[in-house]
Amino acid sequence: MVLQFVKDEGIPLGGHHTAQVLLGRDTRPTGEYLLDAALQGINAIVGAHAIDMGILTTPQLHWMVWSKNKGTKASESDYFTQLINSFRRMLELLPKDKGGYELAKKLIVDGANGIGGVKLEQIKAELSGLDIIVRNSGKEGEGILNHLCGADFVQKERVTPHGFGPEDVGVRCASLDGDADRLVYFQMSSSSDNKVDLVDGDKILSLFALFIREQLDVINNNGSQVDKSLPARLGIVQTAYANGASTQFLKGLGLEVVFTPTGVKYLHKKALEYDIGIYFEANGHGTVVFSEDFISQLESLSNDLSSQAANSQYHSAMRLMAATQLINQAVGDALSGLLLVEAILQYKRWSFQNWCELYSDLPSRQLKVKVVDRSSIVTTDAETKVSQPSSLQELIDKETANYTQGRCFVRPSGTEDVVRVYAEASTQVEADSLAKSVAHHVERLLG
Ligand SMILES: CC(=O)N[C@H]1[C@@H](OP(=O)(O)O)O[C@H](CO)[C@@H](O)[C@@H]1O
Repeated sequence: MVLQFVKDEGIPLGGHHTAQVLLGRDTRPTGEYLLDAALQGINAIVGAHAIDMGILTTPQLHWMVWSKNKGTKASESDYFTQLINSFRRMLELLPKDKGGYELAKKLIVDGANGIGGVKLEQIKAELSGLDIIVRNSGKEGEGILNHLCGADFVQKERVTPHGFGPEDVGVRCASLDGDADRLVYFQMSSSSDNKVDLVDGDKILSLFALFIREQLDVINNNGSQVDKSLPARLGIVQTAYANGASTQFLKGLGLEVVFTPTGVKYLHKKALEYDIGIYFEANGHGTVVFSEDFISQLESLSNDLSSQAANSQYHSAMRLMAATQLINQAVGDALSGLLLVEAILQYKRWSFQNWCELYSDLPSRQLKVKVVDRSSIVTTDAETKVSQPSSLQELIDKETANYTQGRCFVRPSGTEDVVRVYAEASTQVEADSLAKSVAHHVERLLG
């Protein structure tokens, strides 16, 4: 495994090398002990030097490593400065003449009692144009990490997290997960129950894709005063868990949509193959990556156009530039993702409801099945088909054919000792029934 990693990353072996290893930890008491063990272990390796970067969100640490490797500033205050400044820049670039809906400034954020809420509290006063209230903020005694709160809870249960109630009906809300690498949005539409309208990773991806495509279209099809263009291969990367309605929506826009196996390491790698790669898992983990070549073309285009500041191409180029600064290109980051969402909603003059109604999710159901050996299931085609045991795929196909808009796949989880079953169909009853009958086949064959 180590040798493969060395090969994949092009790390030269032999000779004398030095390496800095950046370490971060979360708020749990075990963090201190684990940090100490890691420091001792790393510093025992000749040439390796461990640096404790403090209590951080996971994406902050990724950003620091990414920045160090690029030779740019990499401290926590540099991270905050970049977020705050690029968000301000996005707002300065809002079209002045659009009229219509004005996005409410109030945004309530569920911090999942983790580190994301703590960090958001630190910078919220500097985020112009937003009035952020953090709940489940991670303060001592407020609650347990991810318990009845957080992005995973809200996405799976589709109900309000702990600490939200009828007084929040109609207010735009966001939910981070404990280490702030996942983001979903939600809104309560009625005070009679705690159900929410959910915007998951697929819809965040769709919003980002629409925004980026719009800027590219302005730059490239301007019919224009200035004959400049920015050729860009834009790729959308999803997994089999992406709701079928989102894929259809994105393909309907003429976008190139590709699939990888579950896990952001696969999505991120695929996205890097494009000039602009946008990837998200439905659970809210994702980001946008831009190739170095694209960024340098964008920079030179912006410079060429800078003498014509009233030009719409110039504004679109500057917006794209600000977005490359705002989004964390190292990894999915709930804080930077949230600020990009907020800037784009303001740009489009969309309410939460407008965004939510972009398309309607197909009803879906996920089930877990305990089997003797989950590795006996082998999948292919980005985990959408079972290759072994082959009889299982035949059974899945047969069941799926009985349902309108039916889609179903099974795969062994990479993080739990279970087989996951996912089913989609035109009604919830049908999705439940498809998932249940396929789960039954899995149990019978492998249980
Ligand atoms: C269906 C689902 O949500 N799967 C999750 C889960 O992976 P599994 O391999 O399905 O256990 O954990 C991964 C790591 O957090 C996350 O990337 C992925 O999306």
